[in-house]
Amino acid sequence: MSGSNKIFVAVVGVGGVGKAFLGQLEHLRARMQRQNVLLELVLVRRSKKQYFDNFAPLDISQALQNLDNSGNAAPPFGETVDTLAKAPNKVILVDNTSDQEIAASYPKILSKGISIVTPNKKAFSDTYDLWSQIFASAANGTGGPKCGYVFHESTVGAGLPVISTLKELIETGDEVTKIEGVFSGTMSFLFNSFMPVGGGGGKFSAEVKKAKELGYTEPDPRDDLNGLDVARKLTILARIAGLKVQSPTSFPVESLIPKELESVSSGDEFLEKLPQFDDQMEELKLSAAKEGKVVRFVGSIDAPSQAVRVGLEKFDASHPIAALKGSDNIISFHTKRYGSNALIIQGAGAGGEVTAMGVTGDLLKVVRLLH
Ligand SMILES: NC(=O)C1=CN([C@@H]2O[C@H](COP(=O)(O)OP(=O)(O)OC[C@H]3O[C@@H](n4cnc5c(N)ncnc54)[C@H](OP(=O)(O)O)[C@@H]3O)[C@@H](O)[C@H]2O)C=CC1
Ligand SMILES: N[C@@H](CC=O)C(=O)O
Repeated sequence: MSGSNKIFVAVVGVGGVGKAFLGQLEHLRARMQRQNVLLELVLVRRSKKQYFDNFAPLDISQALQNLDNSGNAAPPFGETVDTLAKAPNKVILVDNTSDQEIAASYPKILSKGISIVTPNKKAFSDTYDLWSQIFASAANGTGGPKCGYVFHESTVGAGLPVISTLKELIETGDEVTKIEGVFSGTMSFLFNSFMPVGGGGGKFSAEVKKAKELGYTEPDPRDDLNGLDVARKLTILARIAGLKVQSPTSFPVESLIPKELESVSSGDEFLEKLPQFDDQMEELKLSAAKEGKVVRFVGSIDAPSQAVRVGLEKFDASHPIAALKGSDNIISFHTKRYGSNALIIQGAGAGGEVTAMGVTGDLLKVVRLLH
């Protein structure tokens, strides 16, 4: 196979999503090889370690073992980017971290011709300026053909086709008037299991621990419970819809972090102390039950008024949002074309495999663009 058919893949972050991605990459690699495209994994990195052997291809099934047993102390991330920029083939960087610093370097990475696929929301929901710089440095933005491509489907709704659908609605001339729904797999799981329709349910703090064990939460679950994760997703969707949202803290976001726990120093300490506040959540459940309702954590973007909001709302038991199961997200696009029957996307909104599917799908998009 000629060198021009070879694409290098560098994977940063090998937690829940990163591990699942490596499994899917192995499958995709075999498929692409039959189409005469060779995807070579050349670098794996986690927070403290990196494995890279001067662009020698790594056996994907052994990559994690290599990283942990033979990896070196991770050099500064900028150094890794400079090394990747000297690759003899096109490089796709897969950022499976939630690292802010890595996210902030996307414009530099893209301008060096390296493509990025990522579920990391930080870059796309930080300042509007960073958002603009990213797309000004991307070949699928205004950066020109020497720049890398960037795709981030899994930053909203995990593997659900939320971002691609919104883009297609807009690019085909539809007018989006409102986007609303449940945007967090963690929040969905918590409320569906702590406050199910029909009564019952577990203790709130115990469900938070379960959501973390199931790989639904952010690395620090406080980033889910304070509403910021949902606020980041709405910031991304609002920007795609053409709203100039400055940051995920520039609109009302309801936090579920008890006041007394706002200043605890770590996610672990937070989880340890959370059971002391289960009674507050029980009260919320009881007050909704008295009205024959359940509470769910939702978000909405109203395009004409540019109003974005994130927080708790009560729903009748018969409402589709009340009837969600597990980590399901439900996202409704109200548009001129779809009229009074919104376009609705529903399904698992968190978890390693489903999130990695969005990342792998994005990788495939870049591979097709590069060829
Ligand atoms: N889990 C989910 O359902 C979803 C997750 N996402 C997003 O996917 C991303 C990954 O999530 P998830 O896999 O659950 O998180 P994990 O905490 O399981 O994994 C994070 C990985 O990133 C690595 N990492 C952290 N900082 C750095 C750094 N500076 N340099 C290199 N590696 C680093 C960690 O290293 P180490 O192994 O050393 O700790 C770990 O391997 C996040 O941005 C998240 O928001 C998006 C949609 C759904
Ligand atoms: N923590 C997030 C993961 C996906 O974005 C969630 O629970 O939705």
